[in-house]
Amino acid sequence: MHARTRPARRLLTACPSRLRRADEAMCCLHGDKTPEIHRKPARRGDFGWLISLLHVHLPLCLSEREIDLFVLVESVNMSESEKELGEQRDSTKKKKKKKKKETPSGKTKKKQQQGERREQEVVQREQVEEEHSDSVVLRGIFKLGKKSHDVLLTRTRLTWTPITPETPTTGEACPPQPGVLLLRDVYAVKVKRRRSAGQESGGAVLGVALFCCRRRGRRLEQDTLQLHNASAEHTHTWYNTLKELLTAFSRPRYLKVFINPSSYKKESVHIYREHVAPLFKMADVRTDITVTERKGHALSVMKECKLDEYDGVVCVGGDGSVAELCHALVLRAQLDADSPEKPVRPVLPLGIIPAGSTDVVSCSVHGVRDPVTAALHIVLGHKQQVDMCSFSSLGQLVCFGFSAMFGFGGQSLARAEKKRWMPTSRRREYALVKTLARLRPEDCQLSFLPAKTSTRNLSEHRDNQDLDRGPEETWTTNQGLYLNISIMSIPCLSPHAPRGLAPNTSLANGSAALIAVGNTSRSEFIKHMKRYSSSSEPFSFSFVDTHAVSAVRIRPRSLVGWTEEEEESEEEEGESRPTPIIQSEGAAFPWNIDGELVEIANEVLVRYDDKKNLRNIIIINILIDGVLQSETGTSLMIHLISN
Ligand SMILES: Nc1ncnc2c1ncn2[C@@H]1O[C@H](COP(=O)(O)OP(=O)(O)OP(=O)(O)O)[C@@H](O)[C@H]1O
Repeated sequence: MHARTRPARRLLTACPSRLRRADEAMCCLHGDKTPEIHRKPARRGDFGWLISLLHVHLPLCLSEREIDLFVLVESVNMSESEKELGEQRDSTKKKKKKKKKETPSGKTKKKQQQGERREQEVVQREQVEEEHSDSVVLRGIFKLGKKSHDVLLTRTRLTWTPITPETPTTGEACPPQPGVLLLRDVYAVKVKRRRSAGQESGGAVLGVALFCCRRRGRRLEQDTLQLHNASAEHTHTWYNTLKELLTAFSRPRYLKVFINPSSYKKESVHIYREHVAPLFKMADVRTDITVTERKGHALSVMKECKLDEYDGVVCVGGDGSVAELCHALVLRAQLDADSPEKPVRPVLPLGIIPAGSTDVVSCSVHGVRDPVTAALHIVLGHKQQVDMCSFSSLGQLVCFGFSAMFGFGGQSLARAEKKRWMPTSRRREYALVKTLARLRPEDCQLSFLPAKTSTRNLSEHRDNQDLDRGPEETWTTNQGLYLNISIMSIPCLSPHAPRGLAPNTSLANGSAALIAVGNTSRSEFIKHMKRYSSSSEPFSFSFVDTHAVSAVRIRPRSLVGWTEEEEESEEEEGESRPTPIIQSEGAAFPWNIDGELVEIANEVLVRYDDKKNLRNIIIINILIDGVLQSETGTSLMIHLISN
């Protein structure tokens, strides 16, 4: 294979029919009049079709924009907020009971309302007292802003109420609402001192500062609560107690950090220095930093380093770097456990600081693409289980990852990778348009094991369908033409696909989403893809099947893999070229695995009339055993096999 150097436009103009198709694809993308072009059905022996089929590709913009880790966020927060909700519900029930008992009957409505309000206030105060009286660790007076407050500290929260002088009217007025800060949101506590410019130590004590996170939707922001009290003794008592209480939370103290300086706009180092390092310093988290020098550097460091020294690993980069580190963590766990085949749960969690172009994993896990949110999740010790896949070929492990695309997804990425010299956005647009212009379905056998849990839209696929009933597992097999096949163990959210590329799967549900896009017209395919970025349902097309799966096997029926030489010869000779018999030694099918191009080589000498000798198979297995930081988590394996 070799990269062509001709400019994209020249390539497209090389053949008028190709230019027409590119323009049609562009029209569809930009919402202009959509030309209807239907593909001819696959014919055996039509090698020209086969060649162009291999040039089909997937929306790079989608595949690349798609996305544990020290993460999550969602389940941690959800379970906690559910608890809080439960508590609120209980207290509301209590309130209602008390109200029923205490409200006197036969009074006027106004008096009743006043009485009820007072009772509510009493209940609220009692509730706050109740919640904290048992476990009050400290109580004191601090100034918050300019007002003095009565501050209560329990093992889980800090509560402050303004101290207001009693007046005859205060009974009628609404009492001040207490402020609350949960200690689980506090990542650092410091003594505040008055220092003159240039003074580095000492200084008069002013009080205690608590550094915490504030939630704004899915985003976490830094916040500070200042408790002012000039008494050094009082302040130190509070400081020491707060420090001790914070040690009860399981948080990292020493992290191995990998920074990929070449990610996207080469801003990773800057992002780390500006947004992450200060937070780590504030939270007293020590770091051991490696700035990667090449692809595979992080993996080789991870294979050698002493993991028991660290509390976690942090990746500053894009999806490719995340995938490399996830792969390294799972591989290392397997090596350490001397378990070459069965995935073993890694000892360390992985923190992801997004610095790539799409950051699908970070978006899926954090809900937003924000380095500060990610860093706060790390220092606060939030953890999330995430399903992972293993991809293997010929029974050999290729890599571990979160998502894989075959067909349009793999081909578009392969096409874009060959134009690395182009700026990122131009390269993507070029690959997308060119692949759409050559949209061809892949003829393959798709087998999958439905997940034991719920499946969605298990519509019958056209063509042949048969069931291989093994002793324990029931494989569903479809033979047909597919424009794209995606397998995703996470929802793959990104700014370009806000609901995700696989909205029906979650981070750790023990299954993967299989999205099989059958053969259709270009305009329908583009319509389907465009729905990922809108609020419309992208799967409500007859040619799209979605399944919750635990294993997938894909066998392309093509004789040859996708090679640059073949593409070039297609360009030169046009599509009407007669089908040659090709020996495809070294040819490979491009797969898009977590935004990285993985080409699976065919090791068999192939002849056109000996189709059965060449097969590529992908199997995804889900092991209900947990891969990342979880007692009950799940892991997902994909084996990519060719024979
Ligand atoms: N110093 C380096 N030079 C070149 N490549 C590197 C270097 N360090 C790491 N890599 C590799 O670069 C690949 C891409 O990195 P990454 O995904 O972080 O960036 P990106 O492709 O710009 O981001 P995204 O995947 O979000 O588009 C990874 O496979 C990683 O192993």
